[in-house]
Amino acid sequence: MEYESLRERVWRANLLLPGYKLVTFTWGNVSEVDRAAGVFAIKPSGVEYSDLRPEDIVVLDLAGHVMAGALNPSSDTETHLELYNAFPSIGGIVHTHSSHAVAWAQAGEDIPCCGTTQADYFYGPVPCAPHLTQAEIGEAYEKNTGRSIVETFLSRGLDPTHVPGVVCASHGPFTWGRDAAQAVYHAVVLEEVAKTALLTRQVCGEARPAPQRYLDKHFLRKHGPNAYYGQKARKGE
Ligand SMILES: O=C(CO)[C@@H](O)[C@@H](O)COP(=O)(O)O
Repeated sequence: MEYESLRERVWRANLLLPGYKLVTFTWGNVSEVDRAAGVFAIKPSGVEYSDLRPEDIVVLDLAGHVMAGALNPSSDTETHLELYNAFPSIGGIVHTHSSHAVAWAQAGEDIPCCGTTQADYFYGPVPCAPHLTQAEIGEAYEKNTGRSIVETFLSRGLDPTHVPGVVCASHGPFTWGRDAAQAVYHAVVLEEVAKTALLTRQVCGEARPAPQRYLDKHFLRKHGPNAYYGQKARKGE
């Protein structure tokens, strides 16, 4: 099978979504890019996860032409493509309809960084990418979803390696990472922090952001120049 190892990795990553209860029925999709080969692989549209096989995974080039796979690629393919072409640091992308993240997307609101759980992975709020103007909607909706995400990050000066996800207004979350597996990990984190931010708002009437020093301590201990989080404990400590 052409692009076998890439399609296998993407197939395995897609199967994690129902396992983590991030998707219902056929909702959602995972992709991963092989920049050296100039292609990315993505879940086919509308296929039940229980029926999905590695050979069903569709491979496209970075201009969006199908290179391998007999089925139609995900209806979100244009969004994945926009992100791969705009942000070279992105290696894998996940889209889900996980309930709490969708609630913030449908509200059209950023998910504020209320505590250390989110600060460990997101250096601030999870931004909400707004609807695009009617003039922009003229093109394919999926292309505009990707463009709205890119323009949100560029206009707000956000680094996709520091903020590995977004909620798209009236739609749902997209997350990313160095590969498909890390993008799935971030999708789990995003759904969890979406839930706890919502609960925080229910407890005290607002989902107030944590102080900046919490973000600096928690995010930079994992991602900063002197990152130390997750190191094996030194002998004798
Ligand atoms: O958001 C939607 C539909 O509202 C899609 O992302 C979701 O159904 C997944 O579609 P695909 O099966 O990947 O084409």
